Amino acid sequence: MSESLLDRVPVIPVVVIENLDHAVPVAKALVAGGLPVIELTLRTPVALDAIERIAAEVPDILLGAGTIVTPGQAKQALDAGAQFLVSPGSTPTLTAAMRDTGLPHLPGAATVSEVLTLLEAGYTELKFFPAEASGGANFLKSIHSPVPAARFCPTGGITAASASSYLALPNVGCVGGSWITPADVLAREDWDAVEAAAQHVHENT
Ligand SMILES: O=C(O)C(=O)C[C@H](O)[C@H](O)COP(=O)(O)O
Repeated sequence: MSESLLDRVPVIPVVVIENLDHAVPVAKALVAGGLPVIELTLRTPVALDAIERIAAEVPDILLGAGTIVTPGQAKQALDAGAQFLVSPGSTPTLTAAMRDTGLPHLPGAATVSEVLTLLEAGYTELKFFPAEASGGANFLKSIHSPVPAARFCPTGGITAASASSYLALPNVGCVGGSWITPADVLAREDWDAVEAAAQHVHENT
């Protein structure tokens, strides 16, 4: 995949799957809504199996694994079929493990020093997490002049209403968020609502 991860879609849906049977319907609803990308978080026991199922049954979706917090998870996500990786923060061993997979990946940063450390390691595309709690759009606006080389996918606390203020910034390529697939919507298996939320993003960003 040569194209930048930040420039494919304006919003990356961040999805927490509790019930393995929800994985494929959620992925299909996102594709049907015109948002063919998913970041499946490795936060639940079924997450790797969910990635495997989506890889096998929804080939049209760009399939990522999120919440990569240990080096071993990078390889596990690769083996399950993930096509990109996202971590909420970064350590040298974590970024090395993600790089070893050969997959595109977004390492997380929340401070200027973390951003500079990742730039030194060769990264120019980063996740900014937790975005709202770490200063939000104002933080990104403030660091653009001193550190113009870094571009971001802010994630954490972003909503349908606040996404546009991030997307208007020159150093933001896309945002991530779970608002398209909230826990209550998944729990009641309302795939039409997921499709409608994806379509809303597709048509309004
Ligand atoms: O699990 C990860 O990989 C994370 O780094 C955190 C998630 O990206 C955010 O928790 C999503 O943020 P919300 O849209 O506020 O739910």
